[in-house]
Amino acid sequence: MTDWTDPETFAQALEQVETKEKGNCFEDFEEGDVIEHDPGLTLTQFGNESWMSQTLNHDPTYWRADAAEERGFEEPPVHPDYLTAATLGITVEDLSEKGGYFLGRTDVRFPEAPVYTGTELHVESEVVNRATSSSRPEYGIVSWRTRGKDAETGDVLCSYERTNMIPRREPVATDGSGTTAAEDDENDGPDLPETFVAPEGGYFEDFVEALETAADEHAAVAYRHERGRTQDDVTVASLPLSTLNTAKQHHNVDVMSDSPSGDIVTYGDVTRSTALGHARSDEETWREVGFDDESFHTFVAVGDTVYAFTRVLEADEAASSDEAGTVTFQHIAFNQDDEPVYSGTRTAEIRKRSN
Ligand SMILES: C/C(=C\C(=O)O)C(=O)SCCNC(=O)CCNC(=O)[C@H](O)C(C)(C)COP(=O)(O)OP(=O)(O)OC[C@H]1O[C@@H](n2cnc3c(N)ncnc32)[C@H](O)[C@@H]1OP(=O)(O)O
Repeated sequence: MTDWTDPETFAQALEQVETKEKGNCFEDFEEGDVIEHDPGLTLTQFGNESWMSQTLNHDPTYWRADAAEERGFEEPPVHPDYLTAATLGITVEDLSEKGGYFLGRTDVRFPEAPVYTGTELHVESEVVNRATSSSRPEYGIVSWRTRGKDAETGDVLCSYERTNMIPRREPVATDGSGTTAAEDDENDGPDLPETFVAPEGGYFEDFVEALETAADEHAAVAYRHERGRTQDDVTVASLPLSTLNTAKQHHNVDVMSDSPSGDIVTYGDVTRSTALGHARSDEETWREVGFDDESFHTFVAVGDTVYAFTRVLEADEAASSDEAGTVTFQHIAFNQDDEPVYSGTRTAEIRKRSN
């Protein structure tokens, strides 16, 4: 009788059997398709605290009952980064488990009302665009509008539009005309101001004052944050799996050793949340309003260190509360070699000093 566990026999069997595949290819998406993602997720205190602790988001509002109460919350709420990561994590099985690259995300928005732990998240996505990649014929580019809802009330808790490169079943011929931004910009030298201003403190008034000083001096308000977070097994593999993100990029070293990165890579939402954690540690965050033009420029892997750089773009008195004003930032996450790995524009309400 054949022993199926004999290594030679088993190798032959493995080669001949069909693989029950996971995920969808580019051809499986049609514009207008709405996908209800099956995995649900209850936003737990454990999940929230694991995410925040490991990404250095240590704002007491999200940790301490008294600090939460002082902000008018019933209890420490779910952090918007964990909510965003969980909303995206649930979608991976249907949208991007086949692999490919997370190119970017925009129009990330949160409602004013806080979200509390114990809320069950239900997520759906609509295919909003499909395009040919002229630089990579083995991929197509797909964009989805995703909404994370409270399963009980149907209220939208987090929404965004995300774009990925998705493997095709059959590569297509392209004209190969794709040019990179770097090539387009080849002839333009850097156009940086001569002077950089950093705000004195982290209150709204500090950002306003820094912008006024910068305007007088033809300078920019831009600075770096001291903290860094070296990526380890927890940040690379555990955090994405805690959001049910099944992308092999984060937990299958075997498959990834044969990929362009050669290794498992950090979930984009971990990279970004870590950089934001560094930035928030130098400001008095009141509320996250949204994020736009988010891009992931290159891989982050175990052993890489994530740092953050901030530009302050605008400050506006108007906010959802008299206690805060609205500030628009550009945050750039970078690694130990000073290479940008993430960038995005963030609109956040920042506490006013006078209150
Ligand atoms: C959740 C998750 C995965 C998942 O989801 O399951 C993850 O966390 S995974 C980890 C985080 N992630 C990464 O680790 C990626 C790091 N990154 C890179 O490794 C490089 O960035 C690159 C290889 C992806 C690209 O490198 P690059 O080839 O030099 O870049 P580009 O030429 O700029 O882009 C190529 C083509 O994408 C078009 N394009 C770019 N951006 C957008 C956009 N926003 N919207 C619409 N189209 C866009 C571009 O228009 C060009 O199109 P064409 O192919 O037609 O020219």
